[in-house]
Amino acid sequence: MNEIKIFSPATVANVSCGFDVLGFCLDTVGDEMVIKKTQEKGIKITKIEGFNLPLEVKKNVAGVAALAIYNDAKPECGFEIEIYKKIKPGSGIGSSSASASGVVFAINELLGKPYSKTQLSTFAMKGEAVASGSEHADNIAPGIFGGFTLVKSNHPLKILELPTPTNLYATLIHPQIEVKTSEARDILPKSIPMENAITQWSNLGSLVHALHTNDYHLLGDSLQDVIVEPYRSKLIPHYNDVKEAALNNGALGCGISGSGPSIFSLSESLETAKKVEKAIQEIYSKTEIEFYTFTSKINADGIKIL
Ligand SMILES: Nc1ncnc2c1ncn2[C@@H]1O[C@H](COP(=O)(O)OP(=O)(O)O)[C@@H](O)[C@H]1O
Ligand SMILES: N[C@@H](CCOP(=O)(O)O)C(=O)O
Repeated sequence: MNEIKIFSPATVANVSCGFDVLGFCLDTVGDEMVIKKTQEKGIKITKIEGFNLPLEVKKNVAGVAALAIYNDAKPECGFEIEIYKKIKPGSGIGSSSASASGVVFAINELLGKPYSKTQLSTFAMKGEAVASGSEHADNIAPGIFGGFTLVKSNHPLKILELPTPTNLYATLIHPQIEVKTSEARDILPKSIPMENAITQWSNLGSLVHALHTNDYHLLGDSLQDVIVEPYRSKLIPHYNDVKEAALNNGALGCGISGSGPSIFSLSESLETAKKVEKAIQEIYSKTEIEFYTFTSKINADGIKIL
């Protein structure tokens, strides 16, 4: 195989109480990428459609991730990358991660799959650092592994695959403003009150237990964030109104998707998810802010070959 086309899905990181460790994969929105083997060695980005992103390899998340796997594998070929971007950069649904994860997945396929999913994640994290200034795996892991994942440790990287809730629906609203992950990280406190830490890890543990016991109401009750949300919600217009509308219309829980500005909610039926989607749309419809919404099941498979 000398060429491959893939779908690299959007992802929701943090999931309220799991800053930098929890994440889940979506299936409705994602980027497409085409990776081709070349006789000429090295990495080239030959086409980017959708959003204005750098073609320069070392300035593009996909290019840096591709260089990471390429320099480790030292193949007798090179690779050309085409990115057909659907996930708006700075969206909070893993735009940078979709590029980084997708390209390492594709190169691994073209090399005959010599690397594990964990090894691929370490290469992709190098790309994430271009976007956010740090090598976090909470978007990358669900993209590469699929489903719900928890990053147990970064050094060495250890990713836990949590049970994937098959009958939950994620509804997202993306106000069309950009919140760069790097900026949304800079505003966070360097230390936190012990009381808040206890509440946060209590919710994280409860959420993991809820996934293992299919207790979706406990899962919803665990979607609380007393550490990051108080700072980042200020970057998202009408955040509290959207959250209230989602919960009042039957959502199990609601929170900031990744570093924002996207907001996610989880519902246990498509009917409820659509009711939530309608209610949160009405919040922004009363403003000048452009937005889009979508509902997605949790994608158990992650990146797909097209
Ligand atoms: N291939 C790429 N895909 C997405 N963003 C990229 C890419 N290459 C570089 N970037 C930069 O990374 C930032 C987007 O990453 P990030 O802020 O994490 O957005 P998101 O929250 O959607 O992941 C933007 O500044 C964008 O210019
Ligand atoms: N843990 C990261 C997650 C960033 O997610 P993204 O979808 O906004 O890239 C953070 O919160 O900084």
